Amino acid sequence: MTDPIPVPILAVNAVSRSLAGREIVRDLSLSLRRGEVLGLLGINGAGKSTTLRMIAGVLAPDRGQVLIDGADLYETPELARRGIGYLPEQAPLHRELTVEEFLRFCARLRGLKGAAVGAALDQAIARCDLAEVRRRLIGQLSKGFQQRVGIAQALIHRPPLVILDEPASGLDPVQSVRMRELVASLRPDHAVILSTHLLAEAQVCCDRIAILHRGQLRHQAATSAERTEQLEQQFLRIATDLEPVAGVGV
Ligand SMILES: Nc1ncnc2c1ncn2[C@@H]1O[C@H](COP(=O)(O)OP(=O)(O)OP(=O)(O)O)[C@@H](O)[C@H]1O
Repeated sequence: MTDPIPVPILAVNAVSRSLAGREIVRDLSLSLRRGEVLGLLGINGAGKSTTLRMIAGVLAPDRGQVLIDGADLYETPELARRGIGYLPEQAPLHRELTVEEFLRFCARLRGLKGAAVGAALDQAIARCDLAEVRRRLIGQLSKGFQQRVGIAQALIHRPPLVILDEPASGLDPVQSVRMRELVASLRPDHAVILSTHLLAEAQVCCDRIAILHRGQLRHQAATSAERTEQLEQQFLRIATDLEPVAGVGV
C-alpha cells in the first residue's frame, strides 16, 4: 500500500478580497508543504501583503477558503491560528522591552506556560542568533537584529506555517544575506511563505516562486527549474502587463 499524501500545511483555495471597492486579490489558490519555502513575488501594490494578511487570519477573504494544516482558518480560527507564525511588514515589537522580556511575553500570549516558556525562548534565541542581544532593549537594536526578533516571535510556539512579509526589507547587504540564511534554515521544521519584490532574494532562499500581479497569481516555478534570466524575463513581462512566456506557469 502506498503512503497517504500528507495534508498540505497551507492550502489557499480560490481566495478573493476587495478593499475600498476595488478587487485587490482575485481567485488566488496556493499550497505549501512542510519543508518548502515559497516566495510571493510582485511589484509594489501587487497584493502580496493583502494575500499574506488573509493567510495569517488578520483579514477575512470575501470568497474562498484558507486551510492551515487541514483546519479552516475562518471556521475554526483558534485551532488554525495555533499553526501560524506571522511577521507583518511592520514587525510588532515593543521597543521598551528587552529581547527576552518581549519573547517571554509572546510565548505566554501563545499559551505556553511554566518551563515551556523558557525552553521556547532559548530555542527561538538560538535559532535566530540573538544570544548576544538577549538582554538589550529592542529599541536600541539595529534593524537587522530587530527583524530577527520579529522572526523569533513568529517561531516562538513552533508553528508549522511561518508567514514573513518582506523580511529583508530595509536591511543592509550583510544583514540581507544573514536573513536569507535564517529563512533557509527554517526549512526542515516549517513551511514558509514570504513576500518580496526582489527576484534575486527569492531565488536564493526559496524552493518555489509565485508571481502575483494585480492580485492574480500569474506564474509559478521551482527555483531549480528556471534560470535567473528566464525568471527575470517572466517577472518583467508580467509586471509590465505582457503575457508570460508559454510553456511554464500556474
Ligand atoms: N486597507 C486598504 N484600503 C484600501 N486599499 C488598500 C488597503 N490595503 C491595501 N490597499 C491597496 O491594495 C493594493 C495592494 O496592496 P498590498 O499592500 O497588498 O500590495 P503589496 O504587493 O504588498 O505592495 P508592497 O510591495 O508595496 O508592500 C494597493 O493598491 C494598496 O493601495
